[in-house]
Amino acid sequence: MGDEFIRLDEVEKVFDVRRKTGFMRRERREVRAVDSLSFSVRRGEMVGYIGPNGAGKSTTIKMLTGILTPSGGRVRVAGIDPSRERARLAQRMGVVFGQRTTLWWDLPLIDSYRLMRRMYRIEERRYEENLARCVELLELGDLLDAPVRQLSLGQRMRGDIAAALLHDPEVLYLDEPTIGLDVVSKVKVRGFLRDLNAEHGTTVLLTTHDLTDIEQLCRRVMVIDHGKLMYDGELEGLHATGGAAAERTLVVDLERELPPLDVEFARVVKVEGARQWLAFPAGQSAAPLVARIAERYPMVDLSVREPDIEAVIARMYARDTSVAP
Ligand SMILES: Nc1ncnc2c1ncn2[C@@H]1O[C@H](COP(=O)(O)OP(=O)(O)OP(=O)(O)O)[C@@H](O)[C@H]1O
Repeated sequence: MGDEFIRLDEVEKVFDVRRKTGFMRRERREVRAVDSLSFSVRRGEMVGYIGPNGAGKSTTIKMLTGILTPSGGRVRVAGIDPSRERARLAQRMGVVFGQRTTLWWDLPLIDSYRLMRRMYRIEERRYEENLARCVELLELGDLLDAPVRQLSLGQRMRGDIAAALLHDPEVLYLDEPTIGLDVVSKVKVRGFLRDLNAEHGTTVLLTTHDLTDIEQLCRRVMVIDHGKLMYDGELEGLHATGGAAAERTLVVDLERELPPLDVEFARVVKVEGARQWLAFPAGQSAAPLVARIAERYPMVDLSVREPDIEAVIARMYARDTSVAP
């Protein structure tokens, strides 16, 4: 399935952190954000890169883009050392940080794109073609003349993704591209990324806290925790490794406050007024459970919550290192 495009060998990143601990006193501490990290990604792959907060995901992406220099080990993207040849690599990669925008806040969206065209020296025809494709598929037509600060989060995110793609990058790094988006925007963004990968063979590394992003986009997932690679394989395998014990949650709204519900194969984990949260095994269908509750209790509404990545990983990690009961 194509050749190796990204390669990390025994990569480390250590931050020196100084903290004020009192008057004239400072403590010096090392934070090992990335620790002996090795993996490779083939051209055209779409890989999920997940892990709990502070696991080292953003640090990895910053090393891949050349923003940060590794403290040890070797990083190569398209055979290039990112921290040494950042400008050369910039032509071949696109980056989207969900929590930050690369667009000019006060300018109309289209002006940001024109500026990018000059920055990346994109040839006119290619720029026009790429812009037209992004405008159509990301539905940006009505937004081009609006200043970025007036856009909703979902609109801005679509604008940011387009900005990252105007120069036809071979690799796209996405750091939380669906964070804070409503369901409709998430669906649009995911659909666009899926097509981009399928039609253009763009290599994608996707960091997210939303397991659905991974489920719908990536066959392969890598899990990082405490800077180390904990898992590299198919998503199903991740569920089997850490998620077998994972639970889904049924959130039930009752007509009135009641004592914790007594239902087979589920246990109440939280009660708040007339709302109760019931945990049940992730591998089990929610339908019989819902039927049983509806039969016996005055239920007015319900929703099912998937185990989030944090929970799946926490369980996996607990299993690997578990000495607890
Ligand atoms: N510039 C920095 N200086 C000092 N410590 C840092 C710096 N950047 C990151 N860290 C630390 O390195 C560790 C990894 O951080 P990183 O941002 O890579 O995690 P993450 O997996 O992206 O987390 P999140 O999901 O919260 O974004 C954390 O302990 C963080 O506090």
